[in-house]
Amino acid sequence: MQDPPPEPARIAVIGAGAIGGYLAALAHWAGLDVTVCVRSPLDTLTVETGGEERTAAVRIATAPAEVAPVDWVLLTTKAQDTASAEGWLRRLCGPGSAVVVVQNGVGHRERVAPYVPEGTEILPAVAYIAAERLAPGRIRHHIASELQVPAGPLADRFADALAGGEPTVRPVADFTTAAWRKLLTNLGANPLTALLQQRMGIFTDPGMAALAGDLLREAAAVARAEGADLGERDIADTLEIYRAVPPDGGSSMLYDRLAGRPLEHEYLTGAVVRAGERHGIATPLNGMLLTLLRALDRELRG
Ligand SMILES: NC(=O)C1=CN([C@@H]2O[C@H](COP(=O)(O)OP(=O)(O)OC[C@H]3O[C@@H](n4cnc5c(N)ncnc54)[C@H](OP(=O)(O)O)[C@@H]3O)[C@@H](O)[C@H]2O)C=CC1
Ligand SMILES: CC(C)(CO)C(=O)C(=O)O
Repeated sequence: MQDPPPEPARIAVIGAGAIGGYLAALAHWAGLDVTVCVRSPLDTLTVETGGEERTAAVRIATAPAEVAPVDWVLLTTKAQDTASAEGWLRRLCGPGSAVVVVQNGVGHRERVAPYVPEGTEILPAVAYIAAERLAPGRIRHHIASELQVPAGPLADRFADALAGGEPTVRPVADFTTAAWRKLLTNLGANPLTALLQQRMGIFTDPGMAALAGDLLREAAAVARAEGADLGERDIADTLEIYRAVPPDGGSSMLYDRLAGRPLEHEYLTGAVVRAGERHGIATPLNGMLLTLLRALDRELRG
């Protein structure tokens, strides 16, 4: 007699926004047992990718009491909403559960550890994915589909669980460098698009690209002091990424501004300015943007 087929991995995605909605849909299409845990009600999840629109019939949970432990929890809220996800995290994590923190910025483990049961494995992840929430449950995927995670057995298990399809899970030996390198992509794009309320096409202006380069050069000096191995090559590569995002693509911070939601600036530009202060490295350009973003955020919070 043949063995019964293995049960699909159970995965819960906290936050059905641009990244969570996209990843939940991909996991569902790859055959995993997917629950999305939402703060605002949602009827369906539809993802537009590669010119094709598909609906993913995922299970939707609206309160922690509705869920039980799963194999994988993907935390895809904005970094400032991490604490608010504690109720979900404590219900979803049992023995053998692992939490994958898919957020921009650095310090993923430290940010999430206070809110999960002791001993829960945490896998930080940075996403090379450009996605936009058009409306609740409606996601447009613009370009790219890769998660970078620290190499090790947990990374391998996660890659296996996602069944080798999209997103690509890339284990990296030096995650400190990977996280700061990804942060570079946010330090020009997110503040400038949000403050200007314009899309990524702004970086075709040589002056704007030069300003972004100067912002990133300041940040790379801070990143090196934090142990990341970043240099001029990474700045050039980041500016190349800006040009590769379709001009009608934006940034997660721009989408927040357009929707009147609070901004993630303290975990992006703010993280650079604070680390610069710790190391005695001046960050005047990032500091100026931080002041502007704080003023904007205050207005958005009403
Ligand atoms: N968008 C992009 O292209 C990229 C984003 N990132 C990063 O990924 C992370 C997620 O960003 P993104 O998907 O754009 O953000 P979104 O704002 O689109 O999605 C975040 C979702 O989290 C939900 N949420 C917040 N708190 C809770 C909670 N306590 N319980 C349940 N759901 C909650 C929000 O709910 P509500 O609907 O109520 O707002 C929202 O749906 C960020 O760190 C971002 O910087 C990384 C790469 C690219
Ligand atoms: C790199 C970029 C700008 C891609 O969407 C991003 O990470 C974000 O929107 O936060």
